[in-house]
Amino acid sequence: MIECNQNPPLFHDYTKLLSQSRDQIDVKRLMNHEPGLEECELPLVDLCGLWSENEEERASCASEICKASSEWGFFQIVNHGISLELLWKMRKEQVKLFKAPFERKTASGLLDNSYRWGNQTATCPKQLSWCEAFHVPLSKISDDTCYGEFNSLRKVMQEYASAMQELAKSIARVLVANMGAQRGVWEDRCNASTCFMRLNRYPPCPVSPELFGLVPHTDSDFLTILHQDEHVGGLQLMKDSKWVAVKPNPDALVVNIGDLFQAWSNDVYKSVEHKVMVNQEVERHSIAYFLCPSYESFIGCYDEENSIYRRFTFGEYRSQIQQDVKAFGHKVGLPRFLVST
Ligand SMILES: C=C1C[C@]23C[C@@]1(O)CC[C@H]2[C@@]12CC[C@H](O)[C@@](C)(C(=O)O1)[C@H]2[C@@H]3C(=O)O
Ligand SMILES: O=C(O)CCC(=O)C(=O)O
Ligand SMILES: [Fe+2]
Repeated sequence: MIECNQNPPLFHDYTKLLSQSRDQIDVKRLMNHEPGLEECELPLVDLCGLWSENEEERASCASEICKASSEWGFFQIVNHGISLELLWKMRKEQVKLFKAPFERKTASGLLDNSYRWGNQTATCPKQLSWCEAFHVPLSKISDDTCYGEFNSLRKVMQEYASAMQELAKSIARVLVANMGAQRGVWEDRCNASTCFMRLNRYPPCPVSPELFGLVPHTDSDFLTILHQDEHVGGLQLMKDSKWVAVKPNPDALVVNIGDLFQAWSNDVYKSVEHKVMVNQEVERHSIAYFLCPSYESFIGCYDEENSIYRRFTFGEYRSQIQQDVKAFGHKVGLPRFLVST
């Protein structure tokens, strides 16, 4: 059983919420819990092709990226250029950070006060996330005051963010070029200070195996690069209207398309719903790098005249999400911005 002083708000609040609602609802149905859940291997893209001198190899790799982005919204990449040493160093720092006492994580400005425990706005089990996270704006990571006693985190965090920035932009360039759009105009919108990094920890969950580690959602960015736990699975995504479990691949990073690329590409690339299920015995860690533009950036569409979404800024999009989460307990996302509504 989880110690209350180890995970204070969740254990108490979630157990209460769950016991109150068990009598009234069918929890299994709410959680989309499927006993015969399929495990899938995501399309695997070897990025060697992207860095190749050979034009045909580059074109073939680009085509795999674009195909996966429109058919799955998800793919995994190997030979991505991020050293195993950097991935390992970052994971080590992440584990150390989460081991800090709860009070230390919530207070005193650690990583720009970006610590979150689950979701406080949850009013029913399907809104619960059994997860703690630092959702860090990268504009703050060179700030000394962010780190306190976690001195060694600063250097690794900066190295990791800048490596991910380069990788994310290389993939974004492929997706942009494939739509016949100009690279320069778009590139200026995302830079080292407009993106976010989310350090996730999913503690073992003794309450129920049917709870979410992270509730079903789409990401609100252009694209995400995820370093998921090498061995502990839990990530699931929607494929052909069914939840499928993603098999962890220790050699690969996972890439997924976010809402902004879906809007920009007029639904050619898919921002696919995904979620994380809890594990009753073991903890799980992951790190997500979100490629985001500045809040003033208009997202628009590569084909302005035929856009199915109205023009909106990233700031507008984020604040609509926050309003919806407050009002309904969940994000509505792109449907809010359809021209026809
Ligand atoms: C309760 C919520 C917070 C969240 C939007 C949501 O409705 C569901 C998932 C959350 C998430 C997870 C991924 C990203 O970190 C995030 C920014 C997003 O787009 O969806 C967060 C949202 C948030 O923290 O505001
Ligand atoms: O932990 C994972 O595997 C997924 C995390 C995620 O979806 C997110 O942080 O947006
Ligand atoms: Fe996500």
